[in-house]
Amino acid sequence: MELDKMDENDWKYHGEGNKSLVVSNVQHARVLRLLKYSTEDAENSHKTTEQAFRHIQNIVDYSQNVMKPLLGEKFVHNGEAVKLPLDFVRQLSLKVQQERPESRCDKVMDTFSGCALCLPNLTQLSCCCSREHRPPLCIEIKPKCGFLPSSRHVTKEIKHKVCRFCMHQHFKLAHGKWKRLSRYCPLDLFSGNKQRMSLAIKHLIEEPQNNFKIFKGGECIYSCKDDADVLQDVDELAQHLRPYFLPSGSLMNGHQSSKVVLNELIQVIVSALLSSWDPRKTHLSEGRVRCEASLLHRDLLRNTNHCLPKDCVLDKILGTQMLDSLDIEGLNPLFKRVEQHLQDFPKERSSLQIDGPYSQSFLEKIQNCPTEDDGSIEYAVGKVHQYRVAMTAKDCSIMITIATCGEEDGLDQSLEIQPSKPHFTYSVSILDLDPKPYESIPHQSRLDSKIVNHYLRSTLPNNQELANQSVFLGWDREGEDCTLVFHPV
Ligand SMILES: O=P(O)(O)O[C@@H]1[C@@H](OP(=O)(O)O)[C@H](OP(=O)(O)O)[C@H](O)[C@H](OP(=O)(O)O)[C@H]1OP(=O)(O)O
Ligand SMILES: Nc1ncnc2c1ncn2[C@@H]1O[C@H](COP(=O)(O)OP(=O)(O)OP(=O)(O)O)[C@@H](O)[C@H]1O
Repeated sequence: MELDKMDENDWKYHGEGNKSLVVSNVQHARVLRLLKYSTEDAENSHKTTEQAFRHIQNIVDYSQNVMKPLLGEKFVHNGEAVKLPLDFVRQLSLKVQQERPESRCDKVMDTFSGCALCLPNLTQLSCCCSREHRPPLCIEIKPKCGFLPSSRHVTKEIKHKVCRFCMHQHFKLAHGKWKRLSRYCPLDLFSGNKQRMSLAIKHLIEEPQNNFKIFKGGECIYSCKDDADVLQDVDELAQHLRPYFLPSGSLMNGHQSSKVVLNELIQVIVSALLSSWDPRKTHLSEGRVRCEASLLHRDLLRNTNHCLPKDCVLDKILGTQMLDSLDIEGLNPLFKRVEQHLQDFPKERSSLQIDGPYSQSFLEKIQNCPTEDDGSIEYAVGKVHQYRVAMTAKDCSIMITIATCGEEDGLDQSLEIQPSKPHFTYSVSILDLDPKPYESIPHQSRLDSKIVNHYLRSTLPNNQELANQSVFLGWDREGEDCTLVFHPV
């Protein structure tokens, strides 16, 4: 990328989240991730170029020195901080504005600093071997927190029974963030049990919210529409997927073929999520695997093994999420201990690495934190750092990029779904690995109480609410059968 020859016409809108807006290059498999500011305080939150560059370099360091060792070299692409010509950034901002979903327009792209993060475009495969020239497919999943806290500091029993995602759904619905409850439960996805995982993915397809997207040839073809009233068109999705999963001469009718194609997609996703070179397994302890809000048939929960192949992407993410061993309720007093210490010894903020730098010694503070509270500031800081790293892992996304390839291509990572079906080569990556601010911990504590209290108030007197929710896409009832059933609408 020649920074002095940047032309906005070589870039197009790709997507955005709460904190950044991403544009992709039309020719090369590269993206630029630009920071966003809230429109309310855009005036005040301008950073100088040097501050913004430092901020982005911090993200790179955190990905490289902290998240990569924890999540695995092969899954993490830390990217590079770049300084772009301001004129290019301003033109780009004007160009992408009309593509942006309204729901994200409460923030504006940073057009002042000229700084961005340059990353590989993970929706495309770097080694594209497809002889049939089918564009790669990419599935993005934001899995969220995959375990129930077992910390003795938890004061509300419900937190040991219902997972944060499922409780949060009710809060989001009540506050108008989404119009329908998602039936996705992260504990099903992280269970390691193929049936439960398939159901979790079906639920993501059914109601993707901000947890599921599909790209074809780098273009987003399936995601939550901005108009939350609109149901996702799974038949249209199946049309896109048909050439990948059904032989070209297949005589199956539309309805049947949609069902087959989506089931094949789900199997590919499950295989990619569980793929590992390590034959050992990580057994999940009983307490962590069942969420009472998940509608899975009890037999399915009872009669299954709960283990993830060691070092598969889900195992790495779950292990990192579980660095939050005390829960926000147990962490809060330690956060206060750190706050008090910083008031008494403000100069120690830097040696305790409260705001970074995210170096090897930051990772060591996480890895060498004492297991028992010895009353020290080191313990408190170690736990706060661990909690922040766990938060990153609870908010990251997985990208699975797959392309078809002939058997003769002999790739080392090829997924065999069924011998008669084409082989897929795939890559799995983890993205959105930004450090979560130290200052956000009190907010986390308040949000946790609000979510739990709302859940208790709104659902417990009438637990039928979830069970009676309309099954608008007509998936089969869980537990009885894992195949998709489409009812005509
Ligand atoms: O707190 P949560 O669990 O709602 O997560 C936030 C996400 O909401 P979600 O529930 O996934 O829809 C939220 O996602 P959306 O903006 O809702 O798409 C962000 O990812 C936010 O992270 P950050 O503050 O931008 O770094 C996330 O905040 P953090 O808690 O990770 O800081
Ligand atoms: N390296 C990449 N390659 C391809 N697409 C990417 C890449 N990085 C981000 N994206 C796309 O851009 C979207 C927004 O990026 P990202 O999740 O990093 O934003 P964010 O603002 O940090 O999100 P959040 O709301 O979780 O804070 C992603 O959901 C993904 O679709």
